Amino acid sequence: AQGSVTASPSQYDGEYDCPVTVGTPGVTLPLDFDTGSSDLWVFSSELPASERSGHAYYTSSSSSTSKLDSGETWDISYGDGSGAEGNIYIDKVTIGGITVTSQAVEAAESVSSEFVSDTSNDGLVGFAFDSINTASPNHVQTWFGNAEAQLASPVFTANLKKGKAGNYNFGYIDSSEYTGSITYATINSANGFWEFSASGYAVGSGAFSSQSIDVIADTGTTLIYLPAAIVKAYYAKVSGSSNSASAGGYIFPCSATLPSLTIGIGSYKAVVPGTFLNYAPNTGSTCFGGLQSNAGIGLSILGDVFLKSQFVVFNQGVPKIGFAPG
Ligand SMILES: N#Cc1c(N)n[nH]c1N1CCCC1
Repeated sequence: AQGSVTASPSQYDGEYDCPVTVGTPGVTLPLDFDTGSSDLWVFSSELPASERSGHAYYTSSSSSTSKLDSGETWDISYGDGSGAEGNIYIDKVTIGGITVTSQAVEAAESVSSEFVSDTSNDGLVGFAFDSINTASPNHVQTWFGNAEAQLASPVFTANLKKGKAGNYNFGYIDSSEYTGSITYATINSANGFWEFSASGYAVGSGAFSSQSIDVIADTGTTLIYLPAAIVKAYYAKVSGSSNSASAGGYIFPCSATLPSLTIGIGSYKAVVPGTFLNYAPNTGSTCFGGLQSNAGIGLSILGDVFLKSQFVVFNQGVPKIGFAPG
């Protein structure tokens, strides 16, 4: 089998949401696809009505194929301070025409305010490794982990775009979605992430600095977070830029012309256009950068600002990750 699903950007490409059908009869919910976490959870009828407002949700009792996963609970906290928790049902989940008949569906009984106010999604699908799934006392498998048996190849690809719909494909690599050749890096999944070593960086037309940068590829994070020294070197080339405590990161005059950012993957030079690095308006005539320091995060993240400039192959079989110009 193989499948494909449309990925729709929220405002400012903050996240990319995809339609996922759960249960029988199916309820279709826009879920945030997140390669930085490993829980599939949904807004549910078990939430207080106040926390469901503005959202569609899953009602297990209305699904003839739903079965309580007795004794199992889940409780997830994300790096941005948001979180959710609840209980678990086994039910049918279809994405892009591929159906997993016994998927652990984590039903929310409580969600943090960030999720209540983010009405562009009604939950998440985690595409990282099972080791960081939060279900307890037993881990549950990700949807992709369960779907792999049906796929010709244990891969999914991300073809995210700036300001317009892209897509995720499952089980195949569509050569019409990229140019040139795909360059792969080995994945170290010990921390549960799509983690690998980038080979260096360059700012605009400047010299490429060869250095190993430990990064994760995370579709659930909006921006790019790199070591402070690299970020400082980038904004040194942006006149009027400053690292603003009040804004929470680097800002610059919206009229600035931003240099591109090149990230090395082996010998491949992945280029993020300067226009992608003017993320969104801040206050007044200042704008907020799509590249920020990883200080306080503990790791570097290639989030959507980077990923939407590339075609990305996530191969869970090896595991390895591949990049080509999108
Ligand atoms: N913070 C954070 C984060 C991350 N690193 N990957 N996915 C995240 N979220 C998914 C929904 C909210 C935050």
